[in-house]
Amino acid sequence: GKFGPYGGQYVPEALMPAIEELTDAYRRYVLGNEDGFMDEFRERLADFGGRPTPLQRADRLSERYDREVYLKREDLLHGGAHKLNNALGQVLLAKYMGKERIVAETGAGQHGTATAMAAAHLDIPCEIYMGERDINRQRPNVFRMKLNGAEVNPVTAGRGTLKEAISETMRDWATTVENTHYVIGSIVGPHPFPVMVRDFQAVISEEAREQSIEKAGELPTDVVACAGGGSNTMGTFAGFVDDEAVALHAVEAGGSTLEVDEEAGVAPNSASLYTGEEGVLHGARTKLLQDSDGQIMESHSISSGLDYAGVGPELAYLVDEGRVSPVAVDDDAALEGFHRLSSTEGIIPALETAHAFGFLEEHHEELGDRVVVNVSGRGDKDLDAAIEETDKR
Ligand SMILES: Cc1ncc(COP(=O)(O)O)c(/C=N/[C@H](C(=O)O)[C@@H](O)C(C)C)c1O
Repeated sequence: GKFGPYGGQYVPEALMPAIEELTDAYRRYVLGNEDGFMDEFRERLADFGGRPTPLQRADRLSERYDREVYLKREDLLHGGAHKLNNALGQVLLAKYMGKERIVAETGAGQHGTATAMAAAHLDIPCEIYMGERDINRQRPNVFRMKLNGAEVNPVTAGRGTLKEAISETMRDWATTVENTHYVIGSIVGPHPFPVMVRDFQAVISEEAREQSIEKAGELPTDVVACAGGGSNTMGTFAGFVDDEAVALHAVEAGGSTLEVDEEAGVAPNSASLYTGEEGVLHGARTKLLQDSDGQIMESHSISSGLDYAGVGPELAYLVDEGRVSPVAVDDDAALEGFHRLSSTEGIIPALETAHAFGFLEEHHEELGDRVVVNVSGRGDKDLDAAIEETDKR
């Protein structure tokens, strides 16, 4: 469970039995396909989720940037984001482990919605922890979680965002490990969560690799994905990591600026890979936004899904190794990317996804002839925020 100095299992003793049980189940069912687990996972992802998602040529953006731009359409996955790949895998695994209850955290509400959908589909009770602040800025998703039969527990501690929601969910899990599985939303947390979530999301790049060879006749020169915790990022990169010729770009939230105000303990961005320091959060050693005393700083982003002070240990490692290049795109550029994809390609992206299109606008000259961009989610959940933010500017 180590990626160089990153990863590990920095959890309280009370959680170790659950972590060991999960590591055993991961090895048997995900790596070993025991009882045909992975076959059932893939069949349900196809029939319930609607996989495979298209790799679609973006004609307007290809013209604008004078190179082939392909969109991996995870926004077309059932629920409107890549989150279902991981949520379905983990809820199915919980069933194979004989668990009777599901808990999960969410920030943007996409992961919470995907978990609620998967729990309804597989008939298992589900409770979602969500920060008060995020409940207020992602209302449509809160309604969807309840419609899918999940209970939504508001988290009022701290700033009421993702960080507190994850801590609250881990506290619940520590006392309910016997009958409960914690469906974590990204490639974060103690081993085996980061590798398991990456393995469930890797279907994105397995398909994109094949589709790129089919449509473009060869591998892409560049693969681009936004990065919050890093699950859609590593899912889009996993199948290309061994192809050294394929450049991998992780686009983080540059927020309002990259300048950090140490005094206030507030980072006006969520660029953990770009400006973070090594530290431990939510059970894993990784790169974090922290002040000089090592206190985790409050992050910021126009998008809830990227508003997280940490990042997956695997991504931190690949950045240190020089295999993944981290880029920060600020709120303004993300908002422009949101409007550009909507008006030129007829696809309204999630504000998280929009950061990847802000990157393309600013850096396309540095890229090669064939660029694959992951459209991690659709923007229905963000319409109010996008309109408000646009009116402000
Ligand atoms: C449409 C969309 N795109 C990208 C992300 C970033 O999460 P990663 O893919 O795990 O980096 C997200 C993250 N959403 C999570 C959520 O909905 O709860 C997020 O807030 C946390 C789990 C990180 C998202 O919704």
